[in-house]
Amino acid sequence: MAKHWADFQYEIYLNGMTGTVPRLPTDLTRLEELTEQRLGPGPVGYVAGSAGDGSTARANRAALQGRRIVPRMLRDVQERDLSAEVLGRALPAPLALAPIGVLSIMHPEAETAAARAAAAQEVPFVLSSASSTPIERVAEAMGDAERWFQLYWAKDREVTRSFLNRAKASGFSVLVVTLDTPLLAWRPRDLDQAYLPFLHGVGTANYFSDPAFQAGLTKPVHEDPNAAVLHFVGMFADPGKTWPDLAFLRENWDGPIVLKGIVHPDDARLAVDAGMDGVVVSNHGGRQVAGSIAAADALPRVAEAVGDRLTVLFDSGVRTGDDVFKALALGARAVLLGRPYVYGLALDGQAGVEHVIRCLLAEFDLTLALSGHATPGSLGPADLVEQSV
Ligand SMILES: Cc1cc2nc3c(=O)[nH]c(=O)nc-3n(C[C@H](O)[C@H](O)[C@H](O)COP(=O)(O)O)c2cc1C
Ligand SMILES: CCCCCCC(=O)C(=O)O
Repeated sequence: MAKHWADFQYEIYLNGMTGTVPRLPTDLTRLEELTEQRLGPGPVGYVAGSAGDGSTARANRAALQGRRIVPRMLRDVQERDLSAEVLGRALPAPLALAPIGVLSIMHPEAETAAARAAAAQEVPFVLSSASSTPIERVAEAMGDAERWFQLYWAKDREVTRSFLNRAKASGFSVLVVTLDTPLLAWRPRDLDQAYLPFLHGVGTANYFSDPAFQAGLTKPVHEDPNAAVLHFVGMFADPGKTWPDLAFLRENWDGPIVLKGIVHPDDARLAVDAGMDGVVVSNHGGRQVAGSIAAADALPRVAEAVGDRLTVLFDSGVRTGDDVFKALALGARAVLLGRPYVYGLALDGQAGVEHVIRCLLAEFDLTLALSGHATPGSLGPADLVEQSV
């Protein structure tokens, strides 16, 4: 299975014989700066920005960088296999693309391009409720490739039920329920520019195309778009929800359900009690709680609390192959990649997203091999030490 990524390593090195350089950098941490130069301040601020003074996003990176790999030698890493079983699915690598809303502000082909890239690289695509492309069109673009649906759990039950039915009918197999965004956080880069695409009906495609949503409007969306936007704002999320409400989702979704935004071990235990299948240890890339615990610091505590009872996924701060290695060693089964793929999309559409996935996994494969591992399954806490950066 690792052959795919090893082929890419050869290809990219052998390009040196003809002096062909890649269209985008292979150090994915450089993509944010390039995107800043390419796109307007509104969209870039929205994607790169975080809550408060940005300290949570910085802490996410510091927590990963502060853990250092301790490589082992002479362990036969000639044949490697990156595949992982995640939530009953056999994945070629322990990676999925995180749900990211409103991708049309980054590229005109938006979610369709990102979803095609994920399908081409055999990585699950997690479609956001707040996408700029409706569920059905994204599904059409993906053939029978693995796709998961991220739910923003609306106040209106019928809208939620309708989203779940549409996602099921369109072949989305895993439900990712984001719990850390019952309200939008204090995000100074957006506030200072008065930039929020949803207020202009961008990123609302699933809502505006939904029969249950439309039933709550007095006029069709095209006749009174501002009323539709205000209806969306009023029902997008529900800060009044509590743990017993999860029963409604369990009743209305047959496949695995994963709770995204879990950083406390007790919340992970509550997820077990509620009959959930997994959690994503995530602080939303530092976009919600300013001053929050770094996601990588939360990960080992959550993993230890749930053991084998839940599948633990991870996001927030993953930028490099060694970050993937570290997240798995800290207890994650797989990672979700966020901002880097969005920058790839902004810079080169579908090809840019594919470049990002290939670089990340090629680098992960090399990190694994050079550290003495042939499979992700053999990683554990003993492969890391903590060291301040
Ligand atoms: C521009 C942007 C939009 C996002 N939209 C969503 C969303 O619609 N649903 C969701 O669950 N998470 C959303 N997230 C959070 C990501 O799923 C993920 O948790 C985060 O990007 C991880 O942090 P990182 O990108 O710094 O690695 C968004 C993140 C960004 C940067
Ligand atoms: C009012 C709609 C907010 C959508 C939030 C999308 C997201 O998760 C993020 O920006 O982060």
